[in-house]
Amino acid sequence: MRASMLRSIKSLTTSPSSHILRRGYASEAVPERKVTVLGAAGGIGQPLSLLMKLNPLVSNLALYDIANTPGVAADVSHINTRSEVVGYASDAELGKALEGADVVIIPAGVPRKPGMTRDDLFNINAGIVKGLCEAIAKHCPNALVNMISNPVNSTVPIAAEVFKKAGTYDPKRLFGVTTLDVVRAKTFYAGKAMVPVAEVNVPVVGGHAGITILPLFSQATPKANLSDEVITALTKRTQDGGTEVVEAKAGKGSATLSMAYAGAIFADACLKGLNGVPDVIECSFVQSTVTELPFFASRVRLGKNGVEEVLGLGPLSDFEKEGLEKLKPELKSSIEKGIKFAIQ
Ligand SMILES: NC(=O)c1ccc[n+]([C@@H]2O[C@H](COP(=O)([O-])OP(=O)(O)OC[C@H]3O[C@@H](n4cnc5c(N)ncnc54)[C@H](O)[C@@H]3O)[C@@H](O)[C@H]2O)c1
Ligand SMILES: O=C(O)C[C@H](O)C(=O)O
Repeated sequence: MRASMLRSIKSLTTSPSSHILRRGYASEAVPERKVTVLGAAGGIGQPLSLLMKLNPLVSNLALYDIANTPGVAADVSHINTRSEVVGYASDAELGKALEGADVVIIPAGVPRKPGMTRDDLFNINAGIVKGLCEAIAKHCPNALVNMISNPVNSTVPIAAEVFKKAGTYDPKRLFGVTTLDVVRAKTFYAGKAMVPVAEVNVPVVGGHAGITILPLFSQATPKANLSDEVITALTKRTQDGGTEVVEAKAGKGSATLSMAYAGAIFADACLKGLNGVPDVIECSFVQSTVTELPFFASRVRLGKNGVEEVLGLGPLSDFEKEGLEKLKPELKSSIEKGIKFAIQ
């Protein structure tokens, strides 16, 4: 979580007059915002719900899952921060969970086990995401949708097709969450460049699977003089970051805690954009004309309507240019697979 967010949370929760601050904060400075988490009782959903409960920009937190929601909602609801928490536990309650949502975060679906690719999750997760997006189109068509469920390279195109079919599609409001790739790239780069990790910025573009994840270390700041070998190794580690966690968890799932952190960063950026904070920029997998592919992750400026501007790639090294051309066939085929599934 960023320092400013932590500072706000600290002042809301530890000051002796925190109730006064909280009331003033809610009514004077910050608009009401409802955030809904779909899959809230899962490995990502639980810590993500915790982090959203700690976010002072949230006034209403709706936690939906098909299993174990009441316990998670009761637990999170006892935390003395601004938002009201309500749990929704069954299909029949999904509409209520979504009604009035400004931001919907979707970590619902199965995670990988060792030996699997993200695409191996398609058969189960495509159907889950389709159903949830149909409900979003019906109950909160104007919400910003943060898609975490894998394979993101396909689930985002699925969501777009569902929204098109319902007549609610607005490309400015649909985001594939690729923030974890950026979080990893920053951490790994700081370790090699010997710079303070909090100061590091690295754009990560393309998609969210294997070689489609393309970190642009040539644009990393603070600048460092890293050899080609180190850049190649850093790129590979970022691309394989998810697999590194899947293997370490040895059958017990994939990244949950670092993903919850990344999801909270991205949702916070969406809320700031909605609230009119200027110059909010994050990488995300969105509808794009940056390349010939219809969806592509790059830096995006967030605003009151979601995507305000999809930023270009900037100057690439020869190594990155090569990586960009290599990723296109795989990314194209994952996008097409999602579209085909949704329109059948
Ligand atoms: N975008 C990323 O960077 C990223 C990072 C990590 C994981 N993921 C993906 O996130 C997804 C979730 O991972 P996890 O570790 O939290 O899995 P998990 O199995 O721990 O949790 C998934 C939750 O989704 C719920 N669920 C299933 N179907 C549902 C439905 N129809 N409606 C509501 N909830 C439903 C389950 O009950 C469960 O609680 C996986 O697809 C994983 O691959 C993405
Ligand atoms: O690797 C996975 O399957 C989960 C996620 O996409 C990740 O990058 O950690």
